[in-house]
Amino acid sequence: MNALRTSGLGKRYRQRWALREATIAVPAGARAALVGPNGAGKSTLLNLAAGLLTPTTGRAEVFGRPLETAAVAFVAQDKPLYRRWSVADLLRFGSATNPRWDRAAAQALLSGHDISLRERVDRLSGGQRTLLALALAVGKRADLVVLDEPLAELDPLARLQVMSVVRELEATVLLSSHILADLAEVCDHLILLGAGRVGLCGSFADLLSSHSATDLEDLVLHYLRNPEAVR
Ligand SMILES: Nc1ncnc2c1ncn2[C@@H]1O[C@H](COP(=O)(O)OP(=O)(O)OP(=O)(O)O)[C@@H](O)[C@H]1O
Repeated sequence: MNALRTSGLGKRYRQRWALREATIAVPAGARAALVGPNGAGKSTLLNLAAGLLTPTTGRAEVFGRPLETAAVAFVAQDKPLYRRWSVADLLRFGSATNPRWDRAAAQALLSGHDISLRERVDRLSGGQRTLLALALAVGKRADLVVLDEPLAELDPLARLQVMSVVRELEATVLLSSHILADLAEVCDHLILLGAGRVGLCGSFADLLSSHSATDLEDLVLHYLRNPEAVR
């Protein structure tokens, strides 16, 4: 079963395509790393997968269902949570708006990282805000968690904490980052974008063996240096 399946997915802004003909499949339970140079279309793909952008072409399905009916959580690059609210306000909002809300699971993640329910969101550190966004995804019982560069700008300890939570999530994960070493630790699948097109898509194991690459960095750098040679 595929958690995320897109076919011919594309997004155009005026005359310019940010993403073209993206056909990908992410199996249920996978942790997929989304990689590519600046401007390759990663955020566009993540926003489309989370249902936050309307595609110009094609479509995306989560567990065979249209995005509108799927349980997808999005952890945005700038984590624009309601900054003036307290953590407890956000949990209450979740339970008021979602009948499937799992308050205990969300609260367990927060208390495991010493995040007080009384704290205001704008007083949390970047790492704590990312953990809060992940707690909300857990509370939502999301089937697919989409994270746009969640590790950027985090100090080493916060990065380790976020990576360990992402590794333990029960949902399927789609995560973008430029830090290949982190992705190699957390993920088992790769989607590589170049100039708005999907260059590679598959499990690390299959891609490494079919391209005779030693590790993720070797594979990705080889592609980025010579995109035409790698398919
Ligand atoms: N709202 C928008 N209006 C116009 N062009 C846009 C818009 N959003 C993205 N683009 C363009 O689409 C292309 C892909 O952008 P996107 O943000 O998806 O890339 P990215 O791979 O996430 O980049 P980065 O690694 O720098 O975050 C870029 O050329 C960008 O300028």
